[in-house]
Amino acid sequence: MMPSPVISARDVSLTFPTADAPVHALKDVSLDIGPGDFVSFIGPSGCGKTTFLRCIAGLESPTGGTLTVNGMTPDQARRARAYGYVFQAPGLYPWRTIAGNIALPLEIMGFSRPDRAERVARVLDLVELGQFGGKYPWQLSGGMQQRASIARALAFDADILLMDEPFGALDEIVRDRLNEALLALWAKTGKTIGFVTHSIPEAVYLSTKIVVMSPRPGRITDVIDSPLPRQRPLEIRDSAAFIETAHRVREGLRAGHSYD
Ligand SMILES: Nc1ncnc2c1ncn2[C@@H]1O[C@H](COP(=O)(O)OP(=O)(O)OP(=O)(O)O)[C@@H](O)[C@H]1O
Repeated sequence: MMPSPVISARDVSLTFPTADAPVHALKDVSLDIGPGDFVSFIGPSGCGKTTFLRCIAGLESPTGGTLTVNGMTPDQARRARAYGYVFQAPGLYPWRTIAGNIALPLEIMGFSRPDRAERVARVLDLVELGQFGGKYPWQLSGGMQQRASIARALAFDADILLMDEPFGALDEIVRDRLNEALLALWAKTGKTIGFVTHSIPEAVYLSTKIVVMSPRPGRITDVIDSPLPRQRPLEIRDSAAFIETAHRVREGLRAGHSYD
């Protein structure tokens, strides 16, 4: 029997009312995400990737269809702290150390001081920043800052990690390293990950499932279950299975007339 999905969307639609014409950001999006899946959402700007992630997070409300997260409404799941959220920009406070930034949500949630210290140390180790807790954000490279923001999202042990183009602003070499590190972290923690990206190689390298979307209105044009094993050295990108999967993603994007 298939395990019950962690995230389940049925015919989810979202129309934003605007001053001129309504914007149909999502239309009839149906998708199941299982425990431990790594799901990437790929598509051109404006196809509703961020909107869908925000719906899962309970930060945006669908205008049609149903969406459950851990069997709850997204709003209930948000209040139960079902997920950590990583934004495109690290968003670290410059006047707080890295450890202080990671501890901030824990302080707000009322974790005790010793519990906070233990959690901060553990997640700093997970993202290999163990030596940098006492530094300030501006003393770290962009890639390190983004790792710190991932640590912050992991600190309260949610089973779901939602990531909105977390590596989009980084150069390719740093991005490669962070992709490898993210896969290692995913293997170690078994989290369910929803990941927005514009990059075909990134989506194929990271995901167990790739969701290809098209714009106006945002729809799913293809869902690809990755043929790649879970263990993925960077060299896997030269394999036939990788290249074939990347080709299928590209075809899916074309079918949505995304880049034509
Ligand atoms: N609050 C809002 N009010 C009106 N329109 C919105 C709102 N938020 C998003 N949109 C529109 O909904 C559509 C989907 O936006 P969304 O940000 O989800 O796309 P995206 O695929 O994540 O794009 P990008 O890759 O550029 O981040 C876009 O046309 C956007 O302009």
